[in-house]
Amino acid sequence: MELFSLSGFLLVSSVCALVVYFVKSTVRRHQEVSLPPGPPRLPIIGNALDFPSRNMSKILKGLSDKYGDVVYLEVFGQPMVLLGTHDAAMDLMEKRSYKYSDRPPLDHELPLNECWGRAGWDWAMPLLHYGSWWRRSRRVFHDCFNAGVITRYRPVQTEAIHRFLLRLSTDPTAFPEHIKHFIASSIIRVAYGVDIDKERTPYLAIATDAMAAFAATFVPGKYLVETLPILRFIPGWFPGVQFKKDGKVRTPLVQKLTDTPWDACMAAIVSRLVPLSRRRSLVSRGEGGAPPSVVTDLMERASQLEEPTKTEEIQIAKATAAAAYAGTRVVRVYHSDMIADDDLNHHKGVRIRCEFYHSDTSELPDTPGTAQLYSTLMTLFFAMASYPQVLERAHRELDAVVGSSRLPDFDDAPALPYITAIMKECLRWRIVLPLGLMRRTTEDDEYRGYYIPKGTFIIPNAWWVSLSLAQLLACLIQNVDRAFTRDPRHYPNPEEFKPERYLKDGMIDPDVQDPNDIAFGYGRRACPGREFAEAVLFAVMASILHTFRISPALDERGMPLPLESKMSDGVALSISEPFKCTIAVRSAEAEALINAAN
Ligand code: HEM
Repeated sequence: MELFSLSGFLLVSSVCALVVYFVKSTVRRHQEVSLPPGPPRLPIIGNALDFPSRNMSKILKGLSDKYGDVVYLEVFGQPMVLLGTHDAAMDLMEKRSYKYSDRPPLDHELPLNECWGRAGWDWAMPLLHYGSWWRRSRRVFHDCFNAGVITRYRPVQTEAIHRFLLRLSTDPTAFPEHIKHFIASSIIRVAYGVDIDKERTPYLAIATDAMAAFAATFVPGKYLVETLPILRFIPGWFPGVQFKKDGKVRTPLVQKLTDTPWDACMAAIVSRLVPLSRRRSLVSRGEGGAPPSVVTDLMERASQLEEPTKTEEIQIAKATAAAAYAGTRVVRVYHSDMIADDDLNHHKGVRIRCEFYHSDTSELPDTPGTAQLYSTLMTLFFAMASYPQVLERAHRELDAVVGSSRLPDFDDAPALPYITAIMKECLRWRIVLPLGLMRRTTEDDEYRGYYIPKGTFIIPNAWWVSLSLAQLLACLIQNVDRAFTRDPRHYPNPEEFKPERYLKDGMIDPDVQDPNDIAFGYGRRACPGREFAEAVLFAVMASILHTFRISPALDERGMPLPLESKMSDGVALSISEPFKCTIAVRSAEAEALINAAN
């Protein structure tokens, strides 16, 4: 009996131990793989109601404040993770870039996509999947826009800067249009070798149409088919199948964007009947021919390849030039909702919503490839009018280094750290893409004990709202970066425009976190146009500051008007509303320099 009760006791205790072990390990496993915290989800639609279609980065910032720097959301079954700090973005998008570098899928990968509106954009690098085609495209883009190569574009960019200064001195009130024209003309010249100031081309209008089509298509949740893919099977003639009708009209607009300047460039190459290599040497000797452009360089390279690589490389070349021409704009509207309802346009019978940076009466078409550069330059004008002491210090540095006998140049960068600091501060103070560009994970992952499933969309939110005292204390206690560009430990008084924060002993201080590392994105998908953008921003900013005074506009009694910059409320942030400021050439010498350069 005793033997029985002992063995029974042992048996029961072993079973109990096993049960406890099983329960404990299940709970631990559950804890280990639990999803990050986030707002409660409703059946089927999940967090669709928490996911804003306007003021996106501001509202998502509210979620990060409430749930922490890794927030889980699910919209119609699609997992999404919102990253609220630079630390988290670095940990995942930079250090684990190999699994965080995909982009959300395009519709054309799904069945029956004959005429769905997103078709036509499959060439655009910002939208490509993380795979071999993207890798090849990225390599080609890098070959055309890396720090070593971009110096070749400097002569045409310098010319564009000088023309911009002349326009600004002649008609300073139209400064937003001059900025747009400057950026578009220099990028089109770099990409295709076409001078839009001298040749009449439809390129700007084509890009405007294509971008309007893009903006109208890539609005999250606009078409029910996105959430109910089964609708793809409904024939186009069926009432209410708007996405197919829209797609039929928009796809040719997008094709024009890639084909028209490319075809013209090809025709020019053929008509000149001069081998590309010969033409380049003629140009370098100043004996005529087209200036070097991305297209001529890539065609020359492709001409030395064998099929089928040759055809593929030409395809990539075409996409690369178009990405420079329109890519930055694509980046901007990809998950943008900044299309105001009153900006409605009718295009070829289809109602499409156009995106404009400001609601002025400009006759200039909205230009391609300009979004981030445009916004950053608008920030410069706003900051200079608001912070006269910064402008004065910039003038002092430029007078000491460049002097009154010449205009600044790209090569002056190392000797002008304060101007470089102004550029960094513009990129930080009004970050242009606060939500970066959405990524998608390619593998299951675990981060800080949370499970992040494969296929999750990753959204970094570098929104620039300042921290409350309580939030700041929480950051200090947890030792995490908060709000990326607004972290007071890296950027004391973050709301202040203070370029000197980047300087130490008259040089750029390497110990201050570089805001450009945030503004241009993370890891393998970080902006490949960064060096190009930084160089051109420096050169144009130095030239503006060297030759102009910028101050608040005056009222009729000659009193300074309060400066107000209305920010667009979408994903991509810019000082989109026009603001008034007084822009005047600094001196007779500056005027003479501008005139002499043109
Ligand atoms: C102030 C200027 C600019 C800023 C702040 C900026 C910022 C960005 C950001 C945040 C991304 C997304 C990176 C990510 O996924 O983490 C991006 C991607 C990209 N940018 Fe820029 N950009 C600028 C100018 C340019 C210019 C001038 C070009 C072209 C010459 C360019 C071409 C691209 C391309 C092609 C991508 C997609 C890269 C990929 O998906 O692999 N950007 N940019």
